[in-house]
Amino acid sequence: MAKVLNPDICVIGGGAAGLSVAAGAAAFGVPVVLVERARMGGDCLNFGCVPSKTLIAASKHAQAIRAAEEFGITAGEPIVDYERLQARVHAVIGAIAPHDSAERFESLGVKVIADTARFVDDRTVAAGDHLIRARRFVIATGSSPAVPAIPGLAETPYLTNETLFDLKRLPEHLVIVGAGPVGLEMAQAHRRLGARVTVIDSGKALSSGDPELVAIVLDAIRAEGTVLHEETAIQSVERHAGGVRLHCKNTQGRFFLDGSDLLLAAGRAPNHVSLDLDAAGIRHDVKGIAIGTDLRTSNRRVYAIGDAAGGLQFTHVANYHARLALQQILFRLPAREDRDIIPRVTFTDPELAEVGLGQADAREKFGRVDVVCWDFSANDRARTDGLGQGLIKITVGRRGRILGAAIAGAGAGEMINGFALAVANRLTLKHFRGYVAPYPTLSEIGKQASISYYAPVARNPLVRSVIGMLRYFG
Ligand SMILES: Cc1cc2nc3c(=O)[nH]c(=O)nc-3n(C[C@H](O)[C@H](O)[C@H](O)COP(=O)(O)OP(=O)(O)OC[C@H]3O[C@@H](n4cnc5c(N)ncnc54)[C@H](O)[C@@H]3O)c2cc1C
Ligand SMILES: NC(=O)c1ccc[n+]([C@@H]2O[C@H](COP(=O)([O-])OP(=O)(O)OC[C@H]3O[C@@H](n4cnc5c(N)ncnc54)[C@H](O)[C@@H]3O)[C@@H](O)[C@H]2O)c1
Repeated sequence: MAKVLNPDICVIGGGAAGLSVAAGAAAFGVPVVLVERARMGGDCLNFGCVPSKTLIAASKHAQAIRAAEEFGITAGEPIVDYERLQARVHAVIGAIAPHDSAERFESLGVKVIADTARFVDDRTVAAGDHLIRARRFVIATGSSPAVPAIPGLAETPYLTNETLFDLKRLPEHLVIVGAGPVGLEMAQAHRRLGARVTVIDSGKALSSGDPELVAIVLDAIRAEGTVLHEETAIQSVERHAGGVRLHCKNTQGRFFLDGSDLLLAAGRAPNHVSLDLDAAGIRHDVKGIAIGTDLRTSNRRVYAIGDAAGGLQFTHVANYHARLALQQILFRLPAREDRDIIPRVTFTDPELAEVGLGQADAREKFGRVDVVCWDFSANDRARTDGLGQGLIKITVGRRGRILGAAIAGAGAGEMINGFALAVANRLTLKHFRGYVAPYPTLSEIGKQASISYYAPVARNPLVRSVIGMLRYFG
């Protein structure tokens, strides 16, 4: 006989999105049930942000040893112990895991069920031997690595982000399908750790980014030895000599590529097949669940958030969605997703960070806009630290309003915070010009760009004559 539970909220999925909803609801003393079929913490903790950023951190150490020569320090080629490095990746995951664990959530007052959830009708979910009849449901089931329809792939061994961090040896030649954030972050990290790396993309690398800034990132990645084939179709894949062979085609003709290991980084597919959405009257198709800007599905009791919502796929988006859902569920206040305020960062070196509107989108929406640029080479901290190439571009609307910013360069992911705050709060370049930035920091780049926007004022004859007149007063 099934156990029937009647919480206010049933959350499906214990990743960043689901955990944020459950913790938020529990903090207000609202009864909440969380169903998670695999590992608490979801992708970000177990197979995404945390392991990838830990691996990137290790690869930066290796690169710093090589780059030490420039600073007058001779160190030689680093020796990488890949097994120890992966052990550290898992130790970092292990150190964060208690924060996301079932035990911690139970202690917060959340009922956690370790099973697969599926809808049985428009207001009931079944999970193991439980039936959950909640007033509201939140689908936070995340996404999985997309597997492209490449002939031969099903018979060829491949890695995804779910298996990459279990490798015990550094790939000799890692071939990566997809030059998005996952593909390029992992390409650069493995190259720096000593692997040969080739990346193939059917389109352009980091295609949603500003092309001028993307070029800065790609030049740096290529200069370190990663081979990148853009606009190249993979016609088939096969096992070959203990590794893989890819048959490719681009404008230069056909060629094949041999690698020791193949990594798929070709985008994400939302996880909603196991949910039996039809039973709950929730509209969906292969691309995902249909939702409005309020994150509600066609069944008004049910929200879809995080990667499962099918929009921008970041952990901070999962947390933002959780807040929007809770605002509606707990306080009955309207909430709308605003994608313009969401920062997007790719943690390559140099990093690529963007928020708000680029020039073309801003022109379409607001008519006349200005773009203010500032090069990293004009920043003292970039010079002292030998931080190479970088550029900031700020999209500016009427009266200096900051509509968006894009940065390629060291520390871009940290620097974009100030611009995310500016875009979300409709701040202007005057705010950036007016605050005092500590010297020498990379963040001064944003301030320097803002000052340059107002520089023509100094040449304005009217302003000059006012200054001249004021001289007469002593
Ligand atoms: C390699 C990689 C690196 C990344 N790096 C970053 C980064 O640096 N910064 C960033 O912001 N984002 C990053 N991301 C994206 C980020 O990981 C995701 O956007 C985020 O994890 C989404 O959280 P979520 O809660 O929506 O989904 P998930 O974390 O996928 O959680 C969904 C959970 O639902 C469970 N589930 C699914 N179906 C059911 C069911 N029927 N019943 C019960 N449980 C179910 C799953 O087991 C899973 O645990 C990265 C992604 C990858 C792949
Ligand atoms: N730093 C971060 O915050 C971070 C890091 C990693 C991932 N993520 C998130 O995870 C999501 C997934 O990232 P991703 O890089 O896997 O996906 P993506 O969709 O951004 O990029 C996938 C790339 O694969 C290419 N591709 C698809 N099919 C192909 C094929 N058959 N052959 C060759 N190329 C093919 C596409 O053209 C595209 O360039 C992103 O939306 C991103 O937001 C974020």
